[in-house]
Amino acid sequence: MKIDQLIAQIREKKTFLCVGLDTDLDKIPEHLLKEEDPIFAFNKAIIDATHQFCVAYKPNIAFYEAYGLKGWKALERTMEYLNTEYPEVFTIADAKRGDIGNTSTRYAKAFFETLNFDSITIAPYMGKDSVEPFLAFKDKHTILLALTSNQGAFDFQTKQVNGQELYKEVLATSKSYKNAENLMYVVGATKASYLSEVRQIVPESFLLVPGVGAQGGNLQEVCKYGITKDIGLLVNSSRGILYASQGLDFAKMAGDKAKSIQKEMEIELNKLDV
Ligand SMILES: O=C(O)c1cc(=O)[nH]c(=O)n1[C@@H]1O[C@H](COP(=O)(O)O)[C@@H](O)[C@H]1O
Repeated sequence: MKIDQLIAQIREKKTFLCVGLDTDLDKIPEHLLKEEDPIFAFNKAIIDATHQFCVAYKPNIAFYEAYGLKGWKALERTMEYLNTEYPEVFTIADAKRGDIGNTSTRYAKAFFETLNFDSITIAPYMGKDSVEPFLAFKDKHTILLALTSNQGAFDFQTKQVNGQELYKEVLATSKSYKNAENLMYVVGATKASYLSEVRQIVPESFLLVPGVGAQGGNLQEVCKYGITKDIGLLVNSSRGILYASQGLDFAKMAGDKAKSIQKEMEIELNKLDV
């Protein structure tokens, strides 16, 4: 998907919500467990109930790999369903990959071609030749971890390197990579106050911002420091939406939760005069 299509969708639906499909068999409603493919049954119901309030879905691959072949099949079915029923939505493989070039190319094929995701999350630690194989795919997007939402982000990401914090070095250096226009970055919602400094280095790039909801990040703070004239934000919530109810009404409750976030986002978008 081209960035312009993502921006148009945000303006039309008045939302920049990404629903994280972190589907956990220990947390989904019990009645779904008798389905032949409970993970897909849950995802399908969640997607049908939330699609009008969001512009992106982000299956976290760990939740599928954890169940082996069964989990991978459910991921494939989820992607087929999204690409067939809701082709306008942006899809993110939250896989946090990155390896020597030869291997990165295989990861890129797996997620961009075989599963047909629009984007993938990548760890920048192995540097340029581990990231560029992902950037080579046209109209596909590589979302580099910059400043993550967890406490461990302070172990390395904020340490000084070349006179600036490592996450800033990641942002600045990656701009010189081949096909850098296909880059986006992860900045955690729990680190919202850092976003103004992030914007000094990458003023226009799209940022994937996880950590609202269960991790306590604040949407208004994220917008205050991170929003651009073309929005430039995809704000993710996973557990806060998926597990709003564990009863028969789980999909409706997830839809209501997504709708209430969409309403808050609409207020922020109106401030932009889009
Ligand atoms: O890359 C990510 O999406 C990610 C980066 C980060 O810094 N923090 C973070 O929580 N995530 C992911 O975002 C999702 C957050 O889930 P909830 O806390 O349940 O909303 C999980 O899939 C995490 O793996």
